[in-house]
Amino acid sequence: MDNFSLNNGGIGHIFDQSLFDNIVDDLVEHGISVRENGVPDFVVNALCQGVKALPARQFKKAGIGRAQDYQTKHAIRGDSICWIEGTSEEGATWLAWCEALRVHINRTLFMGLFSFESHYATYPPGTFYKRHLDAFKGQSNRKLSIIVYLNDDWCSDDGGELVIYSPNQRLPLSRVAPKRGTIVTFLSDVFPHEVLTAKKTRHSVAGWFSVNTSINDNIDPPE
Ligand SMILES: O=C(O)CCC(=O)C(=O)O
Ligand SMILES: [Fe+2]
Repeated sequence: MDNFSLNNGGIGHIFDQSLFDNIVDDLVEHGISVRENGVPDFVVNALCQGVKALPARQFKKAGIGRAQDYQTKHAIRGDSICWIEGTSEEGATWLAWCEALRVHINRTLFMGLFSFESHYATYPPGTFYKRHLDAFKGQSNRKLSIIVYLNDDWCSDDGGELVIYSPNQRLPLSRVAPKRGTIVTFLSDVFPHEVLTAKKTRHSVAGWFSVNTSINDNIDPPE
């Protein structure tokens, strides 16, 4: 198959298909993909510039559902987030790359991914995100989670690793340092995961591909 060429928002980059193939192969084999330098430089650079360009007031304390009060939220996750709408050139570059990945995954894995949402996340020193699932079967349309890290010179003393657990929650399957250019992709409703306490400011982008509700209803008959 040819490499993708998207002219989305005037970007006109050719996307290297081998990076997408690596992710798809990992997902088929493990349901999880962890790839260092798995994102092209022009995409990571755009995201890093995008974070720098955003005024701090655009970042809001992340919530975890409607019912919890601030204290409960803070005990679960301490990051601040800013949704990426694609209005900046940097955001548009990122969304175009994710769109090409979405199309590729649908062509190869027939996942029926329909939409994508993503945000920048900043974890100040001392913050974490306790173990959670990104989606619960039958309750959410999120199917595939994707995280890209934006941190130069991250070393083992800096903490902040992502730990992904086996579906029965007992076994840590993967421990990922949030180093610039590393991309993690996994099935949203299968793998519990957590962010360990970061010792210094940790920047990332988290995103989710979702299926369309009506398609989902048709494909998944009620149990
Ligand atoms: O930043 C990470 O490593 C994971 C973030 C996460 O799990 C989430 O935002 O749902
Ligand atoms: Fe998560």
